[in-house]
Amino acid sequence: MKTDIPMPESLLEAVPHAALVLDTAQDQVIAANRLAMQLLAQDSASGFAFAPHIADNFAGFLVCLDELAHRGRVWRRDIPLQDQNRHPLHCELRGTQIGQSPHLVMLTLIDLNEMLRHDQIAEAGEVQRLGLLEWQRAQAFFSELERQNQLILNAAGEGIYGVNADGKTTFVNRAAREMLGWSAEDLLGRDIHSMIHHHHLSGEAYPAHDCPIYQSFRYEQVNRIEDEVFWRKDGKPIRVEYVSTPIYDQNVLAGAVVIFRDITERKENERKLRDAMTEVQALREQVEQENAYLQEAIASERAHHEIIGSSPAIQDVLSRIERVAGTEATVLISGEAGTGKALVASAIHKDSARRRRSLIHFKCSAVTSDAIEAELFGHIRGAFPGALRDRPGMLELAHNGTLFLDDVDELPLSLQGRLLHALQEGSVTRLGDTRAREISIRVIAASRKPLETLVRRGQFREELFMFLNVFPITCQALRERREDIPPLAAHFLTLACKRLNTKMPTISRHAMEKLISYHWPGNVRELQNVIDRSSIISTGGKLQVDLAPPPLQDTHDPTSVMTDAEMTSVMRANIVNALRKAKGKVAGSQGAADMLMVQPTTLYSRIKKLRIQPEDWL
Ligand SMILES: Nc1ncnc2c1ncn2[C@@H]1O[C@H](COP(=O)(O)OP(=O)(O)OP(=O)(O)O)[C@@H](O)[C@H]1O
Repeated sequence: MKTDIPMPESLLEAVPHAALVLDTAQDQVIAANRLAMQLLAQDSASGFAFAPHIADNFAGFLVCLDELAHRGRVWRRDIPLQDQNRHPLHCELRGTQIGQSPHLVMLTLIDLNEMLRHDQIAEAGEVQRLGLLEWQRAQAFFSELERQNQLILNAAGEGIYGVNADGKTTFVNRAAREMLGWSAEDLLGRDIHSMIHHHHLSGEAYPAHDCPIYQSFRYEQVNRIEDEVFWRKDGKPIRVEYVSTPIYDQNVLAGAVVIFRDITERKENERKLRDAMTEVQALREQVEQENAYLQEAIASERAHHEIIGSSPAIQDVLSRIERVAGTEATVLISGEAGTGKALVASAIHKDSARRRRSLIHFKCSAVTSDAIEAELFGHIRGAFPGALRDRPGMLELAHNGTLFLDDVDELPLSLQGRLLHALQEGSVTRLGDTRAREISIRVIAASRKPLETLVRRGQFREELFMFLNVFPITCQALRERREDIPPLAAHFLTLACKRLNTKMPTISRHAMEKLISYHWPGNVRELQNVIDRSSIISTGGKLQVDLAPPPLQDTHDPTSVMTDAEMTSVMRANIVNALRKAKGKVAGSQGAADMLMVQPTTLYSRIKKLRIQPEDWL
């Protein structure tokens, strides 16, 4: 049937999609463009039925035609189509009423698969276009970054450079150029790793994929490196520490900025310091060894001063030392001056677990009562006028060792409480300080006066006495253990001759008797002095005993109190002098009794009591 086509075929061809004109009453395609023929796999451009191309939902197609008749236009995607060979087509069906006839419609079949392909291509194109833009933007970003921060970048003391995501240098600041010796032209646009970071200091190659700077933008992490090298243009390495930070331009990774510092000098100083420390350590070890050696020497010197004597009193002292040394018990040694209290204290320390640390000998009588507190507790700078620097006290010095509180009876009453508190608490606070320092101290105290008596008189705090008197040891006066005099005399004579480098004289029986019968108010110390003096004056291979006490010093304190033994000694020396002047005559005119203005009988009994022999005044 010849139908009047309201649309020239050329127009149909111009439609960019598959298009055909359909007589819906006859189900006849009146005309189809080439794209429609291809899509539907039809050989001819007209005269074929359209219904076979509707794969399913024919009812839907009829509804669609109905809508078209009413509205003049329609589009649907829910009508599955197929080609001549029954291959399914995925199309959008668009219908347009043509002319006045209600049966003539133009159908446009838009291949949705092809549309999808177009979309993908379009998207890929967009991606590519955007990528190019991103790259351009990164470049612009770096330039902008550099331009905007030019002043800061060039003023910075640290070297700063930027790399883009390809590892190419985008800017280098002045400090970086100066440190590296490379110019901006040398570096810009070049692979910076291969120029300044190619090798480790050891000479080993540094592959770019290991480079923390590249990793910082590959893994988008900030990398801080403390010690690596950058290579200067002149081939010299500089040791650097650097931070490499990924940077973003509107959330897109643009590259990294590296801030580095030349630490060559610091490393050199560190090396020098390390060398110095090693040297100090070596010196310290040497000093320690020397100290150990000296300690050894002192110990062996002390060994010469070992406790001599075999009297029951000395045996008792020795056994008590042995029992108490290994404990931490506080020891109170009492005895007259020169009886060996310090020697006993030293022996206890030497045999104790604390022997490797110091025995601090603090003689309370040797320090004025004003100074004693600072001496014991130490002070901080400015604690009192004259306290120019911080100073530890004896308590601190004795930490982990032993504190020998000699002449503890001389400790001012006002200080006794504070000392006791520090010892009991095991902590000391320096004068003027608020910080308490822990101390671990073993205390050995010595007293010439019986502390019980002082406690009774209220001159010594009972609590301190109780604290000290855990393990008492008494050093007996020499006159009460005369059997110790010969071995002591021989011992001191050996020491004196060794010291004087002289031949040892013999001690005659007569000389020894003289020594034994003497009263020894100064005890062993006096015996030692007598032997020292005698060994100097002795001639002819025999010891000439000189018992004369050294003259009293002018500086002797007139207010000091003499012990009974000292009084006896002075009296004895006085009688010896009188006998010497009277050439041994006791009674009668010019006799010693006359000189002393006492009865001869009184003098005879004193001579006997004091065991004064003719040898003493001859
Ligand atoms: N048994 C002894 N064996 C060897 N030397 C002794 C003995 N006793 C005392 N000495 C020596 O006598 C001297 C005086 O002794 P030490 O200083 O120990 O007495 P002290 O009782 O502490 O005296 P002071 O109360 O005056 O301080 C020291 O040189 C000491 O070595």
